Amino acid sequence: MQQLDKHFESVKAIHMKDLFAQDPERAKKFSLELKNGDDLFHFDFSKNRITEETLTLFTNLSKERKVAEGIEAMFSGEIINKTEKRAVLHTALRNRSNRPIIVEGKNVMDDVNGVLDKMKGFTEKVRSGEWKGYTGKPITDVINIGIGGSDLGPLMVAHALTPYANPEKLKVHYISNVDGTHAAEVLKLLNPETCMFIVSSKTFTTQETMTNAHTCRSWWLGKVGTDNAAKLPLHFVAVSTNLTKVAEFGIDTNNTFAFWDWVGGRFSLWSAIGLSTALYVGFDNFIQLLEGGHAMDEHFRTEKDLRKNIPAVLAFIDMWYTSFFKSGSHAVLPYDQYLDRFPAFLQQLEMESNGKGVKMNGEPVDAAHGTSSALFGEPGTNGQHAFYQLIHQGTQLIPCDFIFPLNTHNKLGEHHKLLACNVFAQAEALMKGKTFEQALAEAKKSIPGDDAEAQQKQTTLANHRTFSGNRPSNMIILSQVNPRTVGMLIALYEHKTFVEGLLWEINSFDQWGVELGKELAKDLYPLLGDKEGKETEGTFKTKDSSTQHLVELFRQFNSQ
Ligand SMILES: O=P(O)(O)OC[C@H]1O[C@H](O)[C@H](O)[C@@H](O)[C@@H]1O
Repeated sequence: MQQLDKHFESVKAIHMKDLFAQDPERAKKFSLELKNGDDLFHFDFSKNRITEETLTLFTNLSKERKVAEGIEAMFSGEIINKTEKRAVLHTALRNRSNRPIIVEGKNVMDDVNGVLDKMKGFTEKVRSGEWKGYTGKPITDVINIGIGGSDLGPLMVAHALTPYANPEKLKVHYISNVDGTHAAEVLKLLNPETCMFIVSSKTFTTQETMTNAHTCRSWWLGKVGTDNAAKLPLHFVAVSTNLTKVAEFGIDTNNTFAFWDWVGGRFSLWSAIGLSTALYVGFDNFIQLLEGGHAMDEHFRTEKDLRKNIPAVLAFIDMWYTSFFKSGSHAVLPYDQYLDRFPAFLQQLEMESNGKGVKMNGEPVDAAHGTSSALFGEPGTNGQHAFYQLIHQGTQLIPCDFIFPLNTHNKLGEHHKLLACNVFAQAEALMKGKTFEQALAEAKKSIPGDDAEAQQKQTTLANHRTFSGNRPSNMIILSQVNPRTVGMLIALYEHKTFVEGLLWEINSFDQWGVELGKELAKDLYPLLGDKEGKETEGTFKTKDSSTQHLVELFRQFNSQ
């Protein structure tokens, strides 16, 4: 870290414009490419405030932090999630080579392949119409009930792969929020004869998911009447690691799809948690998604020169800004409407994984360098007309990842060309900026005159219209948004997150930070009162005055 600190002092003032001027080969030197069949995955990281030395120092740090050993430990099923005593094996879910992976003496590939076969049979039955609802009609609407990793991943992939679906035949919906509005609005769209609910929860105890699952079950039972109650298994299936709880809920174990504790929630879209996606886009496309993830895994695991390892380089660059430039946030900006939920998915992946203040060994993290920054993003070009002002001229440094597919699924007039020129121009503008002199020349055109007053006005306007530039960005180019490239893209960010975790010496696979809020919500529930506005247990008087007041306000509006 000390060497990187020193290096930071020597490069922090260098302008990227000068780096490009000094080296005409810069783009070539700072680009990596991966080919997977016909698919191209191109990563241009030349518009970053880095030199060759930056990468060398990060590879040195990686040696010190045993990144190569960490990668091997993950792939081979070692218990690397030490606080939860679990292996981390989402890569086994997409291990298309079928190389044996032994955990506690057992090859997990047998279980993985067993569940994939079950998913295949099920998706084919539902999609072909062979699976019938309680009145004999085929399923037209699939509803995934889940939250966090049991929602964001499948939802994001379903959006991304819309061109591979046939929503006229089969639609997919997602209910996650405990806000009753979410369930109510989806239920309005459904016909009880033709809908299929998938209750997706690793633990099968998550408050939001269980509340939504019970609400949907009551809705369905209410619609079909008691005579048809026994037909519930035709309309409710489950995905979980907790098969006992699934059975308690009343879902047929034949219609339950298992996964395992070595799959972290935010890494679970590759497991049966992806069932809604597989139903929507078809099982073959789901397999292609796994193939894409596997291609990135192979690259990540086998490219031992970390300067050529795409997830490692992406991690180095992100850490460079977070830990050295102290940027508090970074943006992921997909220039493809189908990837509209990718930033939301990444928020959980990165912020839940690396938003930690304690190292693996229980000691506080190195305060001078910190850990994960906040992530946000919207699809381009919409973000340009909303928050890019701050990225271009704000006082904070916000590194950006642009994602752009060379081919579009929708060849409408000039749209794709316009999209391309916008994304390339944004990266160029952030890098180059506009000097005060350029801005002044423009200001002189719009404010004519050379007297003192005009000059003053010209200078003021020029100050407003100057762009410092030197604002970094990565450009991730895909040949097209398809199941394989989407698989590669997701796996890239998963591994980038893991490498950063290793460099920060934290456990990227637990999430204790979400627990306190859950505990306090449980405490507060009885204090919110019954119909008469009385506590059912305990007293809210022990709470701080703000919480007491909020409880009182709630009661005023919610008791009779
Ligand atoms: O799949 P579930 O057990 O229902 O968990 C759903 C989500 O809730 C938890 O609170 C975690 O923060 C997430 O990592 C998880 O994905």
